[in-house]
Amino acid sequence: MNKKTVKDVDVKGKVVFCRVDFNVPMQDGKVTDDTRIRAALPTIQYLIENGAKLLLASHLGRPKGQVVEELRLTPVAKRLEELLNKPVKKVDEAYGEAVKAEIANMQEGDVLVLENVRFYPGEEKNDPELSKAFAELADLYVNDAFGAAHRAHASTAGIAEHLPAVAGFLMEKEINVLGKALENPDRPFTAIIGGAKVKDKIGVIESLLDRVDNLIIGGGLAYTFVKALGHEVGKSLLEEDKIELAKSFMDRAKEKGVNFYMPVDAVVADDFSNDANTKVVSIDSIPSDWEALDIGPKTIETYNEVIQNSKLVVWNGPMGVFEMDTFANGTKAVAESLASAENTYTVIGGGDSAAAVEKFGLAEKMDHISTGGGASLEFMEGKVLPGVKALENK
Ligand SMILES: Nc1ncnc2c1ncn2[C@@H]1O[C@H](COP(=O)(O)OP(=O)(O)OP(=O)(O)O)[C@@H](O)[C@H]1O
Ligand SMILES: O=C(O)[C@H](O)COP(=O)(O)O
Repeated sequence: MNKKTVKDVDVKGKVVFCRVDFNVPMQDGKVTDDTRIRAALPTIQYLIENGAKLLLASHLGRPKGQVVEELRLTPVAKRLEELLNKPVKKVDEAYGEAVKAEIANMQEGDVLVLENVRFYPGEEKNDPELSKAFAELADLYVNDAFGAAHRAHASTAGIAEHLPAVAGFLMEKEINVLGKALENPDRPFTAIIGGAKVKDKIGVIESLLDRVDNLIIGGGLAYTFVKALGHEVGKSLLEEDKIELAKSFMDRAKEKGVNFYMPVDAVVADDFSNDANTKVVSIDSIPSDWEALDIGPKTIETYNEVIQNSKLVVWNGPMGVFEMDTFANGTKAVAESLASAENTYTVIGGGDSAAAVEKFGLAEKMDHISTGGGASLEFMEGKVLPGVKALENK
């Protein structure tokens, strides 16, 4: 990564405005998955140990510029306090006099969690006034919020215009791992793309076609490709307006010598329900009033072989409706295959695939699970992320 990090600057005695992505799932006022908080700990601990006065800023949910009581960062600060095993203060504002008064009382190594930055309308508009108000609090800006780096907001981009701006360790690691996959991958390099819609994955498929040796397609989006091959897909997910595009992707794969894998069989159901009647059918025999909700056993076998023979695999999007146990087999099999592949570096591209890997208890076995859903997807599309662009070059 060609960006400066916290190691390139002196942080001792400095007030540091550190943007993190603490957008974590919560239920009844408690954090239910602290992965993103734990992922930011190396940067937080480094700043504490090196004598910074640390302000932590994050968004939580999508409050749309208003105060939403359930989206305060108070429970997150509490969880952080437990993880750090040291007192963490929380203020109910993200800038202004009340925050400045708290900062005036801070000692080196103290941590202050600011309020949800999306309570202010200026955040998502990247309002220069709000950026300045954030910057006024601090001497240095650190961005460790890879998960929000695809957003050009006041606390992820604008603020960097007013302060020295460097990356945290999580940001550095994400960019290094995903960047290596794009620029200098170990081969054979395989990408597995699943999820619901072709529409959401056009950019990433286009970018990957130039880079991978094997492209594996699964999930709901696969059935638009199945249709493009001339097969009927029954009630499966289908984007009529993307059939031609799917065809062109398959043609381009052939031209570029990319091995293109799609399901050869599927688990079909007579209802979108865990209790539906199901059967396994060959991909050219999906009954007209059934829908394909998972990949079938022959497909799993092939995908497993490709994974085992790869040096690098990047995975984004589930193979089926994994939230329902009846249709979780394909996604679970891919996760297990990745977990057991010994000479394969495995990268999970955030979002639902990361949730699936967690659900199956296989997270520890993966080499890198990105903390960014949308961010990792945009990064793999080859886009420059505004939150990264805003940081100082080395
Ligand atoms: N065959 C299928 N039919 C219908 N829905 C499917 C099928 N396969 C997967 N899905 C659904 O796709 C959804 C995930 O796709 P989506 O594109 O939203 O997420 P993703 O690719 O993991 O990206 P992110 O979570 O980062 O936005 C899951 O909810 C899953 O149930
Ligand atoms: O959960 C995420 O992907 C990030 O925190 C970004 O959230 P957003 O999609 O609401 O900007």
